[in-house]
Amino acid sequence: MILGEAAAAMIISKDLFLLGDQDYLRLPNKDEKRSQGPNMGRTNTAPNHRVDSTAVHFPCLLDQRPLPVHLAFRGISVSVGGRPILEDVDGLVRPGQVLAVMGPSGCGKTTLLNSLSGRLKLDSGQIYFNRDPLCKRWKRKICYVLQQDIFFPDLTLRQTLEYQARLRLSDVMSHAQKMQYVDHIIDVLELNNCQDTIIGDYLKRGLSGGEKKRANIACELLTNPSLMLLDEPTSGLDSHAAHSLMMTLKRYAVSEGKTVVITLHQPSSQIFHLCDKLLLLCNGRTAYFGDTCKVVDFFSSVGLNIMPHYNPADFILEQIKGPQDVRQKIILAAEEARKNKDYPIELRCHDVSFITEKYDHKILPPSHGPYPSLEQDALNQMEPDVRRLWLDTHSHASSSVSSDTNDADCYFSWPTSFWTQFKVLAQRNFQEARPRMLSKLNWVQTIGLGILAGLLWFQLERREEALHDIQGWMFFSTTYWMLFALFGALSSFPPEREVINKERRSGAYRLSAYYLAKMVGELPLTITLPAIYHFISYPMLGFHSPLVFLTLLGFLLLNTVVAQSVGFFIGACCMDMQVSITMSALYTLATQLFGGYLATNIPPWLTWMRYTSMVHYAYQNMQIVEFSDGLPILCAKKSKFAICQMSDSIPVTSILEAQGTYLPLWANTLVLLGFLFVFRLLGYMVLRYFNTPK
Ligand SMILES: Nc1ncnc2c1ncn2[C@@H]1O[C@H](COP(=O)(O)OP(=O)(O)OP(=O)(O)O)[C@@H](O)[C@H]1O
Repeated sequence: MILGEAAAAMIISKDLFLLGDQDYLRLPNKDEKRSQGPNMGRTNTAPNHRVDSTAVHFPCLLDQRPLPVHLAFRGISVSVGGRPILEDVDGLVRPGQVLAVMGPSGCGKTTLLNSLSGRLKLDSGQIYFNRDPLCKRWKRKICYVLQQDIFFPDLTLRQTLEYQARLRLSDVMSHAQKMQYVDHIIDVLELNNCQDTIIGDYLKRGLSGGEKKRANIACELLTNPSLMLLDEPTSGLDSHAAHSLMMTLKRYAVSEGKTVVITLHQPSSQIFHLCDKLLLLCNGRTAYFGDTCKVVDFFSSVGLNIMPHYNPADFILEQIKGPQDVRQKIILAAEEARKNKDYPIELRCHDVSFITEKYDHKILPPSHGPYPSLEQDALNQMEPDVRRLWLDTHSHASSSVSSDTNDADCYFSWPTSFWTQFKVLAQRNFQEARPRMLSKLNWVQTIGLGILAGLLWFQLERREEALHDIQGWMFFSTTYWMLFALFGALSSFPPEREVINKERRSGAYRLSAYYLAKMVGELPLTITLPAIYHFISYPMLGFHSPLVFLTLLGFLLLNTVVAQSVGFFIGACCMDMQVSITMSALYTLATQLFGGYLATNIPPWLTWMRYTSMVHYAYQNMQIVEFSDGLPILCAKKSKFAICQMSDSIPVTSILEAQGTYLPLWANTLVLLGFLFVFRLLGYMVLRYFNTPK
């Protein structure tokens, strides 16, 4: 069998796999691992179970066998905003094969991958996975490697892969098995040397461009997909790196029976010949579909001859970028070729799933169908291994699938439980956010500001003359940490959203698990710096009641967490950073103005505004605690408080009434908790229902 021979010929490096038609995945046993050097075998290895020839050699993956996929798509037409992007595009690729989608920039390559992955709605056409239409069950078996490499820059490659494995591999597998699988993927993609390097970004040096591309592919391979869609994985790589990456992909496809669809821009002739099938697009229409090795003959048949020693990829791209009449000639020839008897039978039948369904279940004798002779012919003309895939009832969970099957008919479940997702995401969030939130700069800023505030308001006396200064420290502390938390949440959200959207699109976890994990994972980081500030500055003020100290700290932290919720909400709402900064600046400035310190004589028609100010509630609570539980504030000789005519000290009620409002401690706290709950809930709703990943 061709596939078997090719597989045997291309034994993957390090002899990790037993090759054969369906001998897809086998982990190295203990001895093999040990002999493979220091980077290997970080985790306990599972015994090497050999099961029957059709089973996966990875016991924990038995429930999600990587079914080989025979992908056929026919008559695909897609338009975006009323503009046709793809028109009547066909293609077909078998397990172990690589289908290259080529064409000039803007011809619709990415659009085709988006359609095949189910992210874009088709105007017309069908996509068959073996004989099933594309549905959620199959979507889980697709990996889509995007053109952009989207990662958390501060995590190392290994950490990134480990988190992905823990999130996306089934709970049936133990932690050790998941880690073992990470080792396996690192080996396959030859990433051993850089596994402990951070991913990096334009500010921090990390993985090289080629390593990042491999890392991107590795993340997707972790799900053990049947079909791999890769959007220009070689772009930005030098010719050696591009060739090496393509070789790795090709070997992997062959050895593990993966079906690969890849878009390429300007491949070298070596890369070009690694692809088994070629789909050439010209302005969204098929300019050629067939074996890669036959494309030059096809062009010769329309009078376009390649010069000797010329890269065929360059040649065909030049032709379809040529004059209008040449392009038209090529497209017409491609249309003619579809009627040819060499054209794959699966792409010629009207409804192949219907035909095979009847054939398989013998509902009707083939002669009673609408295309009786074609039904028999179709199956007879298929190559034996393709026919087996189409008729293999095991690969069709919903056995009565017809072309109008909708997603609800297909089985869908998350790879891991809510608890696993929450645990892993909280841990990842903590690890990813720590360098950002507790950066050296933030430590210096916090300690510096704590000392400065302490020195500025050093050892304040408990007298009416110092009252404004005591309130100044409280107001400054609440507003500073409000701004810090709100803008911190705001600035971190857009880059994080990219990663989350990518992972949500691939169905890695529930949004609710992510959202809750983010709240919990970042909580210790959010409260660390305000607590340090408080520990430094408050004792310097000269107040020594431990109870007051701790209660004030509690309200400062509550205020910080509330502000962070507002930041999450605005970040979730606004895709445009400029808009979100403007909105946040407006809100924070308004909340300061109506906080009760800067302006006490607010016009009556504007007083309602102070109830929208979170600083107002936090500031009030801090005053209530400080002035009722701390040492009394002694009246000045010429006091502005009427109560001083009867008393030596000023009670808290008088201080607050002078500001125009007075709510009890519990009411302020309740409102702050309300802010916290409502903004977090609104942030979730926006992500869940409005800004969903496209
Ligand atoms: N959301 C969209 N709205 C409007 N036009 C779009 C949208 N998405 C894609 N297009 C248009 O569809 C055409 C095909 O885009 P696509 O990204 O599929 O091309 P491509 O072949 O992958 O290009 P490249 O090789 O440059 O990545 C382009 O002209 C593009 O402008």
